Amino acid sequence: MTLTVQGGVDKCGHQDLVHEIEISRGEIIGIVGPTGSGKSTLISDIEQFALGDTPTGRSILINGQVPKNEQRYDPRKKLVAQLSQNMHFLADMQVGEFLRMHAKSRGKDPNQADKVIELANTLTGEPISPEFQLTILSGGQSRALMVADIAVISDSPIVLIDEIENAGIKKQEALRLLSGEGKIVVVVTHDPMLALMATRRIVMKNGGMTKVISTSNEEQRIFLDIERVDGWLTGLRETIRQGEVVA
Ligand SMILES: Nc1ncnc2c1ncn2[C@@H]1O[C@H](COP(=O)(O)OP(=O)(O)OP(=O)(O)O)[C@@H](O)[C@H]1O
Repeated sequence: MTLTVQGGVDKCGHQDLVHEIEISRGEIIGIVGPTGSGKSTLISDIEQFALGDTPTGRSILINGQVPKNEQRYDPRKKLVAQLSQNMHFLADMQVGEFLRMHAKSRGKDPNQADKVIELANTLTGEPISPEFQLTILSGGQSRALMVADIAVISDSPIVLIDEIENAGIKKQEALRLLSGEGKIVVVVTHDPMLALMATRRIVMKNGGMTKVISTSNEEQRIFLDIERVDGWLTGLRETIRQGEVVA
């Protein structure tokens, strides 16, 4: 499966310098650019399967074709899952019960719920148990659960992530998990680790897609360095959080 973004216009009505970009399964694509440059707008074009009918005039194709109406509107066939900074569950149910119900509604084995919780617990430092009420989960726990749910239960082949900088989860593990499941992951980010983890990044300016940068070998090497430093910082943070002394 491929996702194609066909260019439209920037805020001044000038053509996007990137005329077209095609993204394949398992690929992580970054969207970068200063505040107000149109990153969230591009995400929203993809989320709505724009057909020249949004202010940007962009069009989104799936497998080179305009998505069918049922793909655009039927929630059960939803091609796109979205994750953002402020997400909480509203349902007053236990985690395990909710996941079993979700698996059933998607025609999956309800026992997949255990796998979701297990995976979510690899992404968050604060373990989630199936008996927890959804409403008491922290932001990090909620996001970890959503990522794992998208990976295991939801069939959505495209995942859009808008700014998960302070997500309270192991962000790169989350991206790895989702792309490893063959999903197309589109991530808006200022975080060098996530931007360099992407195979390519779209650079936004004044509402337009100005260029696509492929992550170079040197950048991939730098990513590994950043990941090591990030792991070290995460460890220090945890030590301090546990009220211990940093040796
Ligand atoms: N191509 C475009 N044509 C017209 N308006 C646009 C276009 N792109 C973005 N805008 C408008 O510009 C404003 C800023 O865009 P957007 O919120 O997408 O930027 P952003 O890069 O996500 O900013 P931030 O980093 O602050 O979240 C919005 O009001 C949006 O509607």
